Amino acid sequence: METGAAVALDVDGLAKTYTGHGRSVEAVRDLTFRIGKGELVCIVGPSGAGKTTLLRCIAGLLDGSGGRITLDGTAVTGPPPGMAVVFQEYGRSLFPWLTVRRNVELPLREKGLGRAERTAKVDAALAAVGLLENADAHPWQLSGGMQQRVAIARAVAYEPSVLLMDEPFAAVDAQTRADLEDLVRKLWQQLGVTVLFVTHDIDESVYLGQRVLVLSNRPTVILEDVRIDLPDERDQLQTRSSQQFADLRTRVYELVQLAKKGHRPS
Ligand SMILES: Nc1ncnc2c1ncn2[C@@H]1O[C@H](COP(=O)(O)OP(=O)(O)OP(=O)(O)O)[C@@H](O)[C@H]1O
Repeated sequence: METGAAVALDVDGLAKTYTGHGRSVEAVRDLTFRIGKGELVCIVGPSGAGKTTLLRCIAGLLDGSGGRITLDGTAVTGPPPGMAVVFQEYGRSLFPWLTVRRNVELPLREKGLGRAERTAKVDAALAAVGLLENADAHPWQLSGGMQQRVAIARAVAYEPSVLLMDEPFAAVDAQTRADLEDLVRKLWQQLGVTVLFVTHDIDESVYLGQRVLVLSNRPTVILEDVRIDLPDERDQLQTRSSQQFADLRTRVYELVQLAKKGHRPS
C-alpha cells in the first residue's frame, strides 16, 4: 500500500492450526499484510494454501491460533460491523423465500435503518447492479449471474468499509464473469470501498487488482506482494491484450508455480 495511506485492514502474524480427531493441520503460519483504505487487493495461491481460512479469520467467523487482525483500528474478535462478504455460493447465500428487494434489505433492517432510508439504499444498490426491474422477483427466478449481482447489491447497500469476496465468480460462465469483474471495478471506483478479492484465476487477479498477494503453499506466508500498475481505466479487450498485462500475468503465474513447488520467501 502507499506510504502514508490510512490502513483499513491490518493482518499481523496471523497463524491458524486446525486441531481435532487426534491430528493437527498447520494451515496458516505467519501472514502479515496491510490494506489501505479504498484499495482493491487480490489474493491468489495454490489450492489448499489457506485462502478461505484467511478470509474466515478476517470475517471474524474463525479464531486464529496466533497473530492479530485489525479493521479500522479495532481488533476483529467476531463478525465486524463494517464488513460485508460475498461468497462463491450465491445459491446458498440468498434466501429463496424472500424477494430480491427483501434480500438486499435484510442487513439494513439489522442495522436499524428506517423504512425510507432502507428503500432508497436498496433502490440505489439494485440500480447500480442493473437489477432494479427485478426487485420483486425471487432469487430462483434469476440466472446465476443475476443472483450473484443480488449478493453484490446486498453487500454494497450495507455500505461496508471492507468488502471481502471469496471466489465470487467461480460458478458463473465466462461472459458473465467478465461483466461481473467490470461491475466490481465500477462499484469500487464509485463507492471508494476497500476490497479484498480471493480468486483462483490469475488473469482475473491482475485485471481487477491494484495489488496481488501471492500466497505460498501450506503453512502459508506471503510469497510476494505484486503491484499492478495498470491504468485505472481497465477494459476487458484492450487491457487484457496489452504487453503490460501479459508481463504481470506471467509474473504472477510464475510465482504461483513456484509456490506450488514449495518455494518460500527467504
Ligand atoms: N476445518 C478444518 N479442519 C482441518 N483442516 C482444515 C479445515 N479447514 C481447512 N483445513 C485445511 O487447511 C488448509 C487450508 O484450507 P483452505 O480451505 O483455507 O485453503 P484454500 O486456499 O481456500 O483452498 P482452495 O483454493 O482449494 O479453496 C488445507 O490443507 C485444508 O485441508
